[in-house]
Formats: sequence, C-alpha cells, structure tokens
Amino acid sequence: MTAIDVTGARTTEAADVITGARERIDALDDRIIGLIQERVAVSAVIQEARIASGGRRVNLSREMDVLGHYREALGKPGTALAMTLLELCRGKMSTTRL
Ligand SMILES: O=C(O)C(=O)C[C@]1(C(=O)O)C=C[C@@H](O)C=C1
Repeated sequence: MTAIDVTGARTTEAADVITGARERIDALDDRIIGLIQERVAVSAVIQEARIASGGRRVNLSREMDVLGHYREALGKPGTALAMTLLELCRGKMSTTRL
C-alpha cells in the first residue's frame, strides 16, 4: 500500500501532510490515555478514602460539577465524554454503588 492508499489523499503532498499529522495525533492520544490513567488512579485514592471513612463510593454533587466543567469547555459532547471518564473512574453507575 502506498502513502496515498493509506491516507485516502489524492496527491503525495496531501499524503505527506496527513501522515505527519497522524503521527502527532497518535502522540497526543498516548498522552491523553496516560492522563486518563492518572485520573483513574487519583479518583481511586479519593473513593477509597471516602469508603474507608464509612462514606459512599459515589458523590453525585461532585459528578455534576465535573459534568458541568466538561460541558462548559466542550459543549454537549463534553458531557458524554465526562460521563465516560466518570464510568472509567468509578465503574458503571448502579444503585448498589450509591
Ligand atoms: O471527587 C470525588 O469525590 C471523587 O470520588 C472522584 C470522582 C471523579 O472521578 O471525578 C469519582 C466518583 C465520584 O462519584 C465523584 C467524582
């Protein structure tokens, strides 16, 4: 497969631009994944401290703040992104976790 095939571009110039930009995207995605893993670990520290103190895993008012933060920054899709992040951090929401 040529660079043109792989990128969908119609010229070698466009294929070069796309190939370079995809490398940057892959590097950004690696950093984003690392930050998400760090967020999961920090969130676990909070949840474990709360549960050890006799509290509940989930804190809904804080989750509303997190959702609002992402919505303000990224619009409606930000809310969906924040919900996915929260699910990664505290597991799927269920009444037994509340
Ligand atoms: O901030 C907290 O109290 C947390 O437990 C962290 C966190 C989060 O990942 O942002 C996770 C679970 C809670 O329901 C709310 C928020």
